[in-house]
Amino acid sequence: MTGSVQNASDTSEVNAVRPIGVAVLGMGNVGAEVVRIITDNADDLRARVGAPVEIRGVAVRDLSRPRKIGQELLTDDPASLIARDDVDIVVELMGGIDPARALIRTALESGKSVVTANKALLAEYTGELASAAAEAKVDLYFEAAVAGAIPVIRPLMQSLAGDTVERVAGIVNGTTNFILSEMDETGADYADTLAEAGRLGYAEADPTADVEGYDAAAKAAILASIAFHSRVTAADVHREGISSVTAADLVAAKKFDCTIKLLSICERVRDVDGSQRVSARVYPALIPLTHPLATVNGAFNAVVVEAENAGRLMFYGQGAGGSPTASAVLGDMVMAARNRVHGGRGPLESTYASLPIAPIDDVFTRYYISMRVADRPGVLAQVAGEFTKRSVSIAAVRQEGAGDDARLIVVTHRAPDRAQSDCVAALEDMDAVIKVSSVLRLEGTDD
Ligand SMILES: NC(=O)c1ccc[n+]([C@@H]2O[C@H](COP(=O)([O-])OP(=O)(O)OC[C@H]3O[C@@H](n4cnc5c(N)ncnc54)[C@H](O)[C@@H]3O)[C@@H](O)[C@H]2O)c1
Ligand SMILES: N[C@@H](CCO)C(=O)O
Ligand code: NA
Repeated sequence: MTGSVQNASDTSEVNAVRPIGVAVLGMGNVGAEVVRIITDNADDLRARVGAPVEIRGVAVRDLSRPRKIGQELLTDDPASLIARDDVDIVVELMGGIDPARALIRTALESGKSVVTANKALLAEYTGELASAAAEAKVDLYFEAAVAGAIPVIRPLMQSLAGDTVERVAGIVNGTTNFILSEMDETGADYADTLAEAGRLGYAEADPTADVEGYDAAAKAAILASIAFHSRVTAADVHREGISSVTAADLVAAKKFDCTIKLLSICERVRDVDGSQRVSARVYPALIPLTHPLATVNGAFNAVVVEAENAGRLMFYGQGAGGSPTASAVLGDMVMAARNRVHGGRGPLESTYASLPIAPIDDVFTRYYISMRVADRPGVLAQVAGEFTKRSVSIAAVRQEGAGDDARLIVVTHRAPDRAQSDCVAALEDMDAVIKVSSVLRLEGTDD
């Protein structure tokens, strides 16, 4: 036989190889698809791995529910399943911190490789889990945890391992992108669009993690850790959700040739003294309609990576959903299985740079501020004065309406976020400003 991948029908050699045993924990949206693909694609997987891939068991909560897998493979005892000698790879798809954390640790410590899509867990405990994997010389893979099917973890960890990543910015939450796209397209308000997202199955029963930016922040922590070889956890990520974005904000954004997206931004901050820090932040921001992320609509995700030598790279596709996420899980599972058959290991966690976190106050941002003001001479000068005092330069001012409905919209140039938020606080205290109705950042511009 020539070549490293055998023909699926040429099984004489691989039959002699010990099968790779897989335990799947959780059979929900993603787990059910993973089980389906392993079952349907058994011949191809065997040829690609170099050994048969066999499901040893699937841990579920409710044994009585009908499932598309033999009842004999189901168990409600995940700990006993992963302890089996014939399990080589544990695929964790139950989500949440407990008991997933302990089960994954135990699996790694007993020499099993682990594949997980659990971003909430990884954003807190990658350090602990990666150490356990390194100690036991096994693999810990998690491509599905960020942007579902879209390859972003592996490109950052492997393809760009020789480059210097400056920035990773993207739309990594499908639910919120669907909501903002719908609001933009239909003019509907936030509450109605959220309800629609629930009806279509995008938003969860409790949509807090999505709409308040926790999910996007967990993904930002994972991306920033890898991109900047530093440990970044969810608590290090500045987070603002989309629940205060209004239909009027989207209409106003259009007047500036912009749209609004919930962005996860991971940036290498280069300070004037030559030192470096990491900024990881999530917030809804205006971006120009000409920016590549502006065209990412519906439940789609996209990630733009900027690296010193590679330049700008963009990754786009389905960031959520059972089969797209299962595709990424399967990719990881095949890698882990190949390593068990042929030897070798995936890359270890790399945190050698240990860059400190730059608080949001220090990060240079641009602001878009919309306010209702008294319609009388001198107000514009007074408002502008608050920006001048704090060395924040104004890029554009637009006045709309008149009388009781007089509104000012100010867009600033780049300045430390603290100076920008101090300007907003000062505007809120001004007699001439009736109400600061909207404050958003502006991203994706060069100035
Ligand atoms: N659905 C997506 O689009 C998507 C995308 C990327 C990552 N993820 C991640 O993948 C994981 C799974 O997501 P999902 O959408 O399939 O969730 P889900 O809620 O549909 O499935 C989880 C399943 O695990 C089961 N489970 C939970 N605790 C268990 C336990 N102790 N023992 C046995 N079974 C248990 C639940 O009963 C449920 O059926 C999560 O970590 C999620 O964040 C999901
Ligand atoms: N709730 C997440 C699932 C994918 O991680 C989303 O809407 O993107
Ligand atoms: Na991915």
